Amino acid sequence: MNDTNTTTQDASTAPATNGPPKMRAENVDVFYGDKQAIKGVSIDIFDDKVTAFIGPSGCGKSTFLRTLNRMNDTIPSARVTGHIELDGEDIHAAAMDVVQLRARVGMVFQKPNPFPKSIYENIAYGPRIHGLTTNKAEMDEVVEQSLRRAGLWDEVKDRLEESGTALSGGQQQRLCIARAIAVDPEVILMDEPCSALDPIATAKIEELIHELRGKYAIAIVTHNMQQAARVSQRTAFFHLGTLVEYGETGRIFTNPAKQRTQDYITGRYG
Ligand SMILES: Nc1ncnc2c1ncn2[C@@H]1O[C@H](COP(=O)(O)OP(=O)(O)OP(=O)(O)O)[C@@H](O)[C@H]1O
Repeated sequence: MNDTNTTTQDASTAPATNGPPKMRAENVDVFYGDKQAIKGVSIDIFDDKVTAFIGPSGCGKSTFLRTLNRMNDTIPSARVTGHIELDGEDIHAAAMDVVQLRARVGMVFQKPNPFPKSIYENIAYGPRIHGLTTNKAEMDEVVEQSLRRAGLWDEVKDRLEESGTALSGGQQQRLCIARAIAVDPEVILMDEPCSALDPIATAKIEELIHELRGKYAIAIVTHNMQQAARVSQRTAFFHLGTLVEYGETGRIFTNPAKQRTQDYITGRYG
């Protein structure tokens, strides 16, 4: 085992064996003012995999996740350099419409954040502003399908006009996942989606992540190593703003190549 500052990545991340990556980040740095939070991170995200970002508090997992749909653009002090592609397209290109990008690369946050509107409207809002439907019947179909995919339909089908904020925390988080799904995304980013939920609601979200795998590329930030081991096929370990090691989840947890990964997964820090 070594602990050099280069990232260890499994050979299987190479495009030749897995097809082209859905997203590719190359040499990404993020600064908040003068402070550098992400240092030279390169990573490929694949269509048919759930990728977990793990690492101790403050190592930059959320900051890096937010680079993938340019959410850091909303933070005035944040500056991102490097190259990020979605299906080979530069997400920072002048021609890239950022509203469109955030529909293609949807996001679910730590705290469920439904709009203070009806359950129906929470889902219908995105498809409406993106012009994805032309009439009420089509919109009804999108709302139903999105709620079904998020495993919420049976619980809410008789109260679609009630406020989204009246649902339980776990239901609200599934509503937020349904909202992301409604605009037909290609990638879903999840930033500690279970940290505000109880174990039963957490289990439901984990089950849902399994069901969504293959339909969307998913990247999830989690503090919880058991969760990373349960839901992901690939794991990226971050430390102090760098990507230390990235590879197949089973290997990262049983046979890490780097001493720092070993120390983290055995609970020596974090
Ligand atoms: N909006 C911001 N302005 C300034 N600094 C920030 C901002 N957001 C994050 N940081 C800093 O960037 C570094 C990385 O933070 P980030 O939240 O990405 O880490 P994290 O690994 O997701 O942490 P946690 O697991 O605690 O959520 C930290 O030092 C943090 O204080």
